[in-house]
Amino acid sequence: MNVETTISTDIAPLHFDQVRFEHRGHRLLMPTSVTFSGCRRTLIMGPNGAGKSLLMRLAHGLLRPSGGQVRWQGATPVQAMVFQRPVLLRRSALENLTYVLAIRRVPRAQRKARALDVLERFGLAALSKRPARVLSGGEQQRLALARAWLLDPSVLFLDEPTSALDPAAIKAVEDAVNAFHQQGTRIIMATHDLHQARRLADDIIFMYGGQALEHTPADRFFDIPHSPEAAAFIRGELVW
Ligand SMILES: Nc1ncnc2c1ncn2[C@@H]1O[C@H](COP(=O)(O)OP(=O)(O)OP(=O)(O)O)[C@@H](O)[C@H]1O
Repeated sequence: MNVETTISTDIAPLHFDQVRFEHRGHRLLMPTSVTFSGCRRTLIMGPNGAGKSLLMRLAHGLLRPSGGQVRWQGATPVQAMVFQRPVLLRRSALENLTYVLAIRRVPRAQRKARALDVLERFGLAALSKRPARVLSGGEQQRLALARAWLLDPSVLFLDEPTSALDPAAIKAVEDAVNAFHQQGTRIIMATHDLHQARRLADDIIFMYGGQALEHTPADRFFDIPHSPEAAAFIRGELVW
């Protein structure tokens, strides 16, 4: 991470102004207005099918809204996204990283050392020569995070990155998320894991039925949720 990112507190706010998303006549995201600002860890929660991924993909620019506006207030910052199932190149773990450095025009002579450095940071040094696609789920997710690290993002989106992982691998991903955050990266992460949200979140957006029902600081969300749906979700009674 460069120094600017390390001390940055001025990441452009991201505004959703009455953003909606429709597909074949079905309204999948109701008109939604939220703002992501500062260097916070915002966790998007809600049951299956609530619209968490849709919100993330609209925010990252992977989907175009059917109406309303997704708008960065200021220069669009460097962003990275980590998915539930990592999308990795059919190359070694090391080459997945040197490829990113080549795209970023890092001089060839520096690429291998930088990539190895980051593999080491993410506990993957011993696996550097292994084909990325034969790595375990947890290792692949750490490689995806290592690749994101090389992009030096101001904003990191993570879409249920731990849903298929065991507790040790979940902890490794959460440690990495906190490392990004400590370096000054805004975190926007979807999860339906309440325990994970309690561990990580500064604030929570609660989605249900394509609606963002709440956007509140995490402690308030868990103590006094506004909506009956969120209250039921916290009690473990709302499965979908
Ligand atoms: N690109 C798309 N085109 C059409 N429909 C979509 C698209 N993306 C999602 N959907 C639909 O929108 C609804 C919400 O999906 P979304 O993936 O956002 O839910 P989610 O809250 O992330 O759920 P899960 O926890 O199961 O991942 C679902 O009914 C899904 O089938």
